[in-house]
Amino acid sequence: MATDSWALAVDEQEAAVKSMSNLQIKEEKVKPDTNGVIKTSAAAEKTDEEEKEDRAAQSLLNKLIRSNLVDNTNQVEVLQRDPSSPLYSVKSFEELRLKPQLLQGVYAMGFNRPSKIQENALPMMLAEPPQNLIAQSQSGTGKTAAFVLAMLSRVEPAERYPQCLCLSPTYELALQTGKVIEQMGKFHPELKLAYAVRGNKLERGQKISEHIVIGTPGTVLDWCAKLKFIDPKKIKVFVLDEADVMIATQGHQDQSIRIQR
Ligand SMILES: Nc1ncnc2c1ncn2[C@@H]1O[C@H](COP(=O)(O)OP(=O)(O)OP(=O)(O)O)[C@@H](O)[C@H]1O
Repeated sequence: MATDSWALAVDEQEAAVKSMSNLQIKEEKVKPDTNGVIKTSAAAEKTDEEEKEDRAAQSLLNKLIRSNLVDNTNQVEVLQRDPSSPLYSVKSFEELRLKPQLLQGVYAMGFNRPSKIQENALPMMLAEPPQNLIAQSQSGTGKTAAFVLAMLSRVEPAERYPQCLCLSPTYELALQTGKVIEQMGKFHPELKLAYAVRGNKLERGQKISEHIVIGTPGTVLDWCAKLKFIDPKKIKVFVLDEADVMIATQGHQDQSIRIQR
């Protein structure tokens, strides 16, 4: 089944990541630092964790730079016409048969055509019956926009419960992705978004009527398992953003897999 193969793929990736991180720790153990002190394995693990935090922070920084400092659609248009650019595209958004409100949202964001990853991934993400997909491409090539579009396309507005769930490695990245959902869905005002992040405290027993939930693994797990705000069986689209960072971060890895299952 599709779900089983996704879980199997995650298990295989985990095994690969585990063996890689073991190798790194061993290497760190015998390396003295500048003061001649040999690091213990605990100290080496901490460095490893810090590295992962750095990658999440780097991703956030890239997004902030792109959204706040770079605002030039002409540049993107030129890149999309350059066959060597990762944003190069020959297809149009019309060919993807998006809902008119979403097409309007996409154009309002200044997107004229899908990027390469969007051109390849969106038909799979929008396919019937739904398929599982693991996508990897360099930073800034339009992955976030692609999965946001897929979530917005799958939502049934009349059904007032969470239908799409997106896990982000950090609070800040969850808010950034939420901003993209809000922008792209702005012509679909009946679509609602909830943030499952620290500080967003809801009453026990309360039901969530928002269609899309975006959050960090710990809070999402609480909302699903402990507080039962979300019924995971009703989730149509599950997104694991920055999956490499998530799988490499021990706590997030366990929580993400528990949520997915
Ligand atoms: N089809 C498109 N046309 C024009 N601009 C686009 C398109 N898709 C995405 N963008 C813009 O390109 C930038 C990068 O997109 P996005 O954040 O989706 O990339 P990403 O691959 O998720 O990046 P990261 O790996 O850092 O998370 C954003 O500013 C986004 O608005």
